[in-house]
Amino acid sequence: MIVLDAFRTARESLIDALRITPGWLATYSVLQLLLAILPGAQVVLIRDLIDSGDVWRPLLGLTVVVGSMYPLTQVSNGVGQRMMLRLRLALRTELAGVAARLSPSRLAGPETVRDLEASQTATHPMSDVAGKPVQLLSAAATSVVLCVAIASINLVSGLLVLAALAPTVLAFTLISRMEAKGWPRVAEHERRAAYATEQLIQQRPGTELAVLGSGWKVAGLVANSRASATWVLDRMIRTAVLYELGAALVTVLLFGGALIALVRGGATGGAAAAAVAGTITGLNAIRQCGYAFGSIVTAAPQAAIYRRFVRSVPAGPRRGMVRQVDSVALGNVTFGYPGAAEPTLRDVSIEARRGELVALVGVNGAGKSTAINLLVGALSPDSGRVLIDGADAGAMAEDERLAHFGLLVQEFGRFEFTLRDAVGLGAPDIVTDPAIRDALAGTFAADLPLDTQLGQQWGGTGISGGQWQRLALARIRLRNAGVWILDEPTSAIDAEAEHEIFTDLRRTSADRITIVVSHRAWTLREMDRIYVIDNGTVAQQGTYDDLMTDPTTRFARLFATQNLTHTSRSR
Ligand SMILES: Nc1ncnc2c1ncn2[C@@H]1O[C@H](COP(=O)(O)OP(=O)(O)OP(=O)(O)O)[C@@H](O)[C@H]1O
Repeated sequence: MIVLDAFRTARESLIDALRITPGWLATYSVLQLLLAILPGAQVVLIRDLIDSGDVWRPLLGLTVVVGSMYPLTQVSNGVGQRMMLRLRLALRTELAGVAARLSPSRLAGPETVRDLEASQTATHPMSDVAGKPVQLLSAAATSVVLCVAIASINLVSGLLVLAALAPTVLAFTLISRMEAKGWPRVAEHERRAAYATEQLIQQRPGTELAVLGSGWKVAGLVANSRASATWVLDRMIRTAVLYELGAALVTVLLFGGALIALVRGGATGGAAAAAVAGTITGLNAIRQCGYAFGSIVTAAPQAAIYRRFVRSVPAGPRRGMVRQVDSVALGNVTFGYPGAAEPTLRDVSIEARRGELVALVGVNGAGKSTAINLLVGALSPDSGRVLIDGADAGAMAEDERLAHFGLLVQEFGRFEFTLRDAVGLGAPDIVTDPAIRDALAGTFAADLPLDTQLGQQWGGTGISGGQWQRLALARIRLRNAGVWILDEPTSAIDAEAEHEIFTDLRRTSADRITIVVSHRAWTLREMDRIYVIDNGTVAQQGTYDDLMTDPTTRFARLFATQNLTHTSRSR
């Protein structure tokens, strides 16, 4: 199984190298082929030099052989490195392209992030393998050529030299099998350490930790994860050293046997000297062969993760937008997160029609974001239906379904690109500058050049939390899909700007469906319908005034304080 996986990895890595860097692969193969022939030639030439009467010809040959070994090895190493680097960069670029095509439902699964990170890590061993199949063939060819050269002197010796390949290959197979189990554990500890380190160095969490003075606790978590990784690594290294040592001892015995067989076979002094020189080179070739084989076997499980992941994501960019949607609805939807004891939503029905502004309200954790994710298709209901224009959204392809929505999530992205690129992300197609300007109208960025770089870490403009949220809203404006879903769209925005935004939403709402999650009472006055989600169900629905009439209801209790504050302020 391991050997089969190794062969598959070797074949696929050769195909990758051929696709991405054919010139370097060809050069590398030629150099490796030359290097494979030289040790055998050396054996024959040494024997001739000592045993035949002709000195000059073998001496000249040996000068060429020995003289070219060093530069050929150097150049070949350089070319191998270059090939590796090219392949690594290409694989990482390919992976970014694949990540860009992941759907929200796929991203909602915890295994996706794990697979993506494992694939990213896999690019390293996969690119390391780039030249290894060639190296393996070259080392094997070296051994065969040596075997033939030595066998021409003494058959048993030649066969023993060839047999000496076996212990190393076996040891590396065992080591790789052990590493295939150990590496995922190391990678998991390393992932945790990397995550904790990011919290220390990224601006927002880093600053929060620095202000709290608690960074040392996170550093402790980093140290613990690394200590666990080191423990696994140490064990792997100890075992690997033992296997290698064992293999080396058996190899030495086999080579010793080859030399004894030579002497007992009555070889001449020249032949014996030639065979000794050959075995020294042979040992080196065998080490290389084992190393190349080991790298391929080690990379095989990781390469399999990478390829499985890459192949599991559909090809081609997503396009298209539905600008006019008449209605969307959740019909008697029940949904529970995997492993949760209780469903998060039970028998929930919500509807929004074109021209309406609809709000979802409820305490933290009530299930508002879950309802939104069910609507856009990032989650699938356990029972009930999601309807778009009366049709079952569950039957639509995910791309087709997403084309109906512009979704502003709570944790909106702070994309530190140029202003043009950051806002242009609102639509999947190429967008024009005037369209971007329109989307930015009325915001702080209305008059900024579109080339403005955002984010101080790139030498660009620093932007406040509320300003980032306005850019996120501008993306939704630019997108202008048939259904706008805004999950707390003004949570970081000042009261004055919030007022402008909601007035603008009302003014422009005629041709679309607008669904808003809001915790602010006054913004709800504008709504055509409010759904109060409580304890996983729709507890109430109606307009603001409807819901406020009975002060004992959930809604009135939720917003009574805010209402008082707002009324007293407006007086
Ligand atoms: N990925 C998840 N896996 C398991 N449980 C989840 C997941 N996401 C949310 N939950 C749980 O589902 C419940 C509803 O969460 P949801 O995010 O929908 O609430 P919300 O009403 O949007 O809250 P908030 O006002 O804080 O945004 C919560 O109890 C939460 O713990």
